[in-house]
Amino acid sequence: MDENQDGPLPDLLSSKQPTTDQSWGKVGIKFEGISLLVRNAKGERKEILSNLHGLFPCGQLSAIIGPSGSGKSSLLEVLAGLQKPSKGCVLPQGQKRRLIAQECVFPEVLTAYEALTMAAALKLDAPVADRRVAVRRVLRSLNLTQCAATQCGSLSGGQRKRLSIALELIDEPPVLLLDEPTTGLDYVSGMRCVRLLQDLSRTESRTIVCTIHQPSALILELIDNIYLLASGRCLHKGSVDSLLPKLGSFGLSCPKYHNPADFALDVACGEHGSEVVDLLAQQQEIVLAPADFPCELDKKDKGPATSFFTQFSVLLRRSLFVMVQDRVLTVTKILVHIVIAIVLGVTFYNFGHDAARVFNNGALLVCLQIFLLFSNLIPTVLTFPLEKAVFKREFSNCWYSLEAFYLARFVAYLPLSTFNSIIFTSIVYWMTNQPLQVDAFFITITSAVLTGLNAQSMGILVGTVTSLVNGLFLASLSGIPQFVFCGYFITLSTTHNVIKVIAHCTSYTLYSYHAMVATIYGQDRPKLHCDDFYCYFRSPKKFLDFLGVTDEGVGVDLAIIFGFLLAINLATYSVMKYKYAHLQR
Ligand SMILES: Nc1ncnc2c1ncn2[C@@H]1O[C@H](COP(=O)(O)OP(=O)(O)OP(=O)(O)O)[C@@H](O)[C@H]1O
Repeated sequence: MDENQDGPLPDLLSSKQPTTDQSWGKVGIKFEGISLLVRNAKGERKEILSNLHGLFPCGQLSAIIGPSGSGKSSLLEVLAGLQKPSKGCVLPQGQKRRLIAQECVFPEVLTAYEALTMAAALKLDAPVADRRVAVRRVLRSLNLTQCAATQCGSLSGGQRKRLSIALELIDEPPVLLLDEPTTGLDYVSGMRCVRLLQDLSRTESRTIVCTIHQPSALILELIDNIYLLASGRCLHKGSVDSLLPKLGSFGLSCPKYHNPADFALDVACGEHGSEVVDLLAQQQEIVLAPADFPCELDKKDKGPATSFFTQFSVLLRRSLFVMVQDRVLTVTKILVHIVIAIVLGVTFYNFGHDAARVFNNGALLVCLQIFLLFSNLIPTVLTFPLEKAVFKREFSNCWYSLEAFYLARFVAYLPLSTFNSIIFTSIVYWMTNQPLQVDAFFITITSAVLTGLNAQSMGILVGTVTSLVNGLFLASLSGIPQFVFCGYFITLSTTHNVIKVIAHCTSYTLYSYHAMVATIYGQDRPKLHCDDFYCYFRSPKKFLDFLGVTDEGVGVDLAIIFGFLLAINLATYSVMKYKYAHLQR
């Protein structure tokens, strides 16, 4: 496409290095007539970007500047394809554009080298040797070689910024969009970061666009083009050198020794009058006739570069690796299961075969359910927000599909949860002297494992729909029906039908508890040992009758708990699919 022949945009950014047809074809980003409408909390429509046009040439560093709330991040998100503009389009379509958000989130226990190696495996459909070369190249070009062996959680602010750029550079996207790359950095680190961006744009003819809140005079010298925004309208676009002459032509002269960027921001804030802001904005607005406006909304880029299987296996390896590296959390989880099992074992020692302790033994099985519920639910609610933040960054930049992430996450956490449930239940089972029959033991363990997996899945659902604080509250609430309706406190056969329906539809512990009680006290178990003069529940069948449980439907109970597991995971996957649809490209 020849930009010079493109009539509707006479005021394209002038460039220090002229943009050739060839380079525009390769990279460069152009947008026409971009408007963005949002609805506020009251449902009122508000235009936050208004009829914006521009072009950021390749091989140059461009900055979007403007006062807080002027629409810089929103424009960047539109350019990245994460927000669909209400009007207008971004060209060329289907182009790989990567957005680096302000916040740098990584799996904290991975080293910079490991994070890059995993990124390379996910993003490059290439042999291992080539991927290693790519990793070394970005480590060198972003000056990260010294800290390659440092865990992400221990990197400095500047190193984290550079790592987040390196992670996106590994598959060499032609356009890199950065939201406030200097925020949180000291003056020198901020300068280094912008100089690095300038180098990257120069050496590999890449289009680099960043938002910068308040560039210092020295940072401004490193920038080629400025796009000045005020309340969603463009006041100036062009080379940095053209900024002051442009403002001067409107009678606005920058005081001597004043940073031009600060002066431009003063103007954009309306410090020199709102009329001049309107005049500047009107001059930038180009009214396009429909015939001049043939482009469709930006098409999605091609999606992840690697196959589903590669994405799944790399993500699985990464999750398992993170789990192994995060020894404190993993070992603590295992130890907590063992310690609590021993405490329960000591407290309910030998109750399993004692006819006088049948009620207490029933309560033990409730404790078992509730412990497995919360030991799986709460850690997931606490740890999932970081996983979610990493997922959002990587998913929005087309590293992998939601399906690959979801499946890998589920499979990765399966062994630890299963192991913990088995070890916990086995200790309790043995110490409390439950029947030594293979099928009773096997069914109790299976129910326990399924309860744990259901709780963990519920934790992801809660973590997906809400924040950490609300999630903890919601997770505790979600535990209430599991506790109340587990079948020990209320005999459901004698309750109102509505309660019955609610209990059966919400409580997987009801089925898990049923399966455990039925297998422990059913199957024609002989009379229990009784030390007292009289034990009402000497015959185990009596206890089952009392609870309204039969020992015939154990298989159905297990199948229903499994059904719950599928349903919760399907619901979580659907919520994620809907919630993150706008991030998918
Ligand atoms: N979903 C939304 N609903 C309502 N208003 C919104 C929504 N998203 C953004 N806005 C508003 O749009 C304006 C532009 O927001 P944006 O985050 O793009 O500004 P910004 O220039 O990046 O600000 P800052 O420099 O402070 O980060 C702000 O006034 C913001 O409140």
